Amino acid sequence: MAIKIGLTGGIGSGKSVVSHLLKTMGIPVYIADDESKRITSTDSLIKQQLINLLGQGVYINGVLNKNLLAAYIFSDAEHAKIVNEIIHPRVKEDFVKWVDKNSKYPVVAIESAILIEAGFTDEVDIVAMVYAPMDLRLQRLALRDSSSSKEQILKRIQSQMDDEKKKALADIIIVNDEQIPVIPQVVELVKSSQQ
Ligand SMILES: CC(C)(COP(=O)(O)OP(=O)(O)OC[C@H]1O[C@@H](n2cnc3c(N)ncnc32)[C@H](O)[C@@H]1O)[C@@H](O)C(=O)NCCC(=O)NCCS
Ligand SMILES: Nc1ncnc2c1ncn2[C@@H]1O[C@H](COP(=O)(O)OP(=O)(O)OP(=O)(O)O)[C@@H](O)[C@H]1O
Repeated sequence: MAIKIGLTGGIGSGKSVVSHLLKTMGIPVYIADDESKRITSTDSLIKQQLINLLGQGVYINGVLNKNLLAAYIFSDAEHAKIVNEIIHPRVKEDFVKWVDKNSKYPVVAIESAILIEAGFTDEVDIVAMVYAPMDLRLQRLALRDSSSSKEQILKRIQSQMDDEKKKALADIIIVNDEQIPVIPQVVELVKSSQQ
């Protein structure tokens, strides 16, 4: 059975960068954002539940209306909870199957900003948090998500667990502050996961 690394960190912390490094080291990574979108677009029960909740407009010609779903989720913590309860159990099931398919690898990983909030901690052997200072995250997001307003970005940040709480629950912290080199920290993460 592969060792499972759970990679988390707030939006804009740099999880994708760390995932790319892990993949380069031959470690398969389950990108929860991508897989949850695939599942949300294909699972008929989820589709029906989202239509019941938000109306037919949540899919346009069968394609998930991301703006509508994002506006609903990030406007109210209770809304996020309702949608998460529809989507996350299916993502968890899918991840368990994916791990099984990748059992020949010594180490696999899952990347999710809300790994802890979504209850994936029990599915992994080690939780690694990517940390970056808030001002740097805001600068990065302003560049990466240039079509999102600062308010939209702040709402996503507010819907996620606070960094200090996340740090306390993580086994390893990878600092991605553009000062401390990231690659040696990722190498160390992989080494420690195998010990
Ligand atoms: C709302 C959606 C349509 C927005 O899509 P969009 O392409 O704009 O953003 P993307 O999926 O790339 O997410 C960007 C970041 O937003 C944050 N985010 C996404 N969903 C959530 C959530 N439910 N709670 C808190 N933060 C979230 C994460 O930091 C994520 O990395 C999409 O994020 C979604 O379907 N979310 C619900 C499913 C989910 O919880 N996915 C997260 C992994 S399981
Ligand atoms: N060390 C770094 N130096 C320069 N730019 C960086 C660094 N780390 C991340 N970035 C940039 O910051 C932006 C946000 O990083 P990234 O997409 O990896 O965040 P994330 O944690 O995966 O966010 P999300 O929660 O949305 O998935 C990206 O455009 C990325 O290229």
